Amino acid sequence: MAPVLTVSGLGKTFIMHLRGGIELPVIADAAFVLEGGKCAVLGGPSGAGKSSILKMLYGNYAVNEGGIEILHRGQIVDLASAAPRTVLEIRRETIGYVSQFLRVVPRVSALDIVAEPMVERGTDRRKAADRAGELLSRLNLPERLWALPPATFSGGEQQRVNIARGFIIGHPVLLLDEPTASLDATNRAVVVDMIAEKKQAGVALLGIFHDTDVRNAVADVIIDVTGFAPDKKAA
Ligand SMILES: Nc1ncnc2c1ncn2[C@@H]1O[C@H](COP(=O)(O)OP(=O)(O)OP(=O)(O)O)[C@@H](O)[C@H]1O
Repeated sequence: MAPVLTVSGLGKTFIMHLRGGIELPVIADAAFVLEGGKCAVLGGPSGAGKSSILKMLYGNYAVNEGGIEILHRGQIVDLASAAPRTVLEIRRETIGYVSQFLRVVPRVSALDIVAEPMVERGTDRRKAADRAGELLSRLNLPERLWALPPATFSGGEQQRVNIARGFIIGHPVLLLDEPTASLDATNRAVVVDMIAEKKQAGVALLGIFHDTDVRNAVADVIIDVTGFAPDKKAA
């Protein structure tokens, strides 16, 4: 099967403008592919650059070198050089992202935060709210919390709202940054099942999972980020 996303020659160097422009090379010449129906997992020690790769794939971090080719609206688009408007369109339709922490918006209820991506894509508000409720029930978020803004929720409750929001749309590519880090065993198992269903539906997933049990349960491929270390490439 043709890959859904192809990373080639990807490089990232942070420039610390407030520290006299010190350069911090983090990733060099990274290359891998994502395929539909498979979950790839980024491996490697803390600080190796796993989150930085996810953030480049979602367009949060600028790419210094290389390309990120993605199948979007039936065409191959290079995310690394795409215009901001195209990146936003790709996020709406093609790439979903569950970040480590929920970005809470004041006064917006948990249910609306989860439903929002569906509403943005034109689904009727009530239908989107029903689907959001189904996901929140499945993730065991008590119904009494649904109408409240998540600012005061526990870490695990906020993480479950974030997961429901990331999973509500059928994006063909889904990026997961430690989605189970704050969850108990019951909810970790729910997320493992939800990932398996995404695979069944043909979604290409890329995630970071520090929990070994979760990683073993979901991973089809491990991408070892230490192979993309800049000093290794220079040696
Ligand atoms: N915005 C940034 N500005 C400067 N340096 C950064 C930035 N983001 C990440 N880094 C640096 O890049 C390196 C890789 O960080 P990253 O968060 O990608 O690693 P990681 O493999 O995901 O680590 P962990 O497993 O601890 O989450 C680290 O040395 C970090 O300090």
